[in-house]
Amino acid sequence: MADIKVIVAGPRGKMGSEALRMIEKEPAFQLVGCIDRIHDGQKVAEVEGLPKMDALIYTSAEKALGELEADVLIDLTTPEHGYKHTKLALEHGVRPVVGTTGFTEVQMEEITNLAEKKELGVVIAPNFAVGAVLMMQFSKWAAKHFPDVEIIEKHHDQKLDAPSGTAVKTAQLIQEVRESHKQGHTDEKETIDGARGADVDGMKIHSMRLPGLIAHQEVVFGGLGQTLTIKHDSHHRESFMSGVKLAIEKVMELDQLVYGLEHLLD
Ligand SMILES: NC(=O)C1=CN([C@@H]2O[C@H](COP(=O)(O)OP(=O)(O)OC[C@H]3O[C@@H](n4cnc5c(N)ncnc54)[C@H](OP(=O)(O)O)[C@@H]3O)[C@@H](O)[C@H]2O)C=CC1
Ligand SMILES: O=C(O)C1=N[C@H](C(=O)O)C[C@H](O)C1
Repeated sequence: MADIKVIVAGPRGKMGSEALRMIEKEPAFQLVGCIDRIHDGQKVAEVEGLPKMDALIYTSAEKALGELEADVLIDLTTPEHGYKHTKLALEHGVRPVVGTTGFTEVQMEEITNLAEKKELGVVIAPNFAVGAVLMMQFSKWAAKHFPDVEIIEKHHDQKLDAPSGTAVKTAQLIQEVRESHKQGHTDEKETIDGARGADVDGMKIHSMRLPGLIAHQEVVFGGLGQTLTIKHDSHHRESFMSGVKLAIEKVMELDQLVYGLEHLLD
């Protein structure tokens, strides 16, 4: 199989730098360029802390996508820039693999329509860790039997979006099997705003941000005389890389948007 030519947006980031290390080790992938906010025209190898790779850095996403011959753009930046990069990539015939979280429903719909128009694959995966994907699937199953559920997600304190993309996706999967209903006491009142968390159809999401954390989620179900907790922890960002690798391979076979890694796993 010919090499898959990859551009990484966000190469100095916690996830982007981990993705570069994965690409460096993977013989079927070739890094052809990076999109960053700084270091225009420098080689990746010249940036402290990044792997010794020759690909050039561009600060203009338009220029990178216009000049480079690429198959896939991996975006690991911010919600605002990830959305712009994803649309630009599709306009240039490059398939996006998006780990960036925090897109709005309207943005998701726009990207879905653009991918369909261009007949190009896009993978948007709020969580690339296989364990987290299983946690979400198990939660959907459990919600059929335990409709009262609260999601507690815990992340490092540099995270921009809340709730996490994983918590949003978990709630969406649960919504598919759970009748919308208010949880807790009917007369419940918050004496401090936000005490009961965010509300999705009566289901609550609580977001914790602390130094020392990486990415963790508990989905707690309550029933008569029992609770069930489904929990996943990413202790290192290596946990996401087998999913990123799978998404790069599979996006080449797709001609539309896929939202969630579960659609790519056997
Ligand atoms: N799907 C998944 O499995 C996972 C998804 N994520 C998501 O991935 C995203 C990145 O997370 P993380 O690596 O922790 O964040 P970081 O803040 O560590 O990295 C983001 C990087 O993007 C860079 N950046 C910002 N704007 C631009 C731009 N316009 N062009 C190019 N690069 C830009 C930042 O540069 P600078 O620092 O100079 O601003 C930074 O280096 C988040 O949305 C997060 O939620 C995270 C983990 C797993
Ligand atoms: O920002 C992070 O770190 C993570 N973001 C993703 C999310 O929002 O769910 C995935 C993982 O939880 C790590």
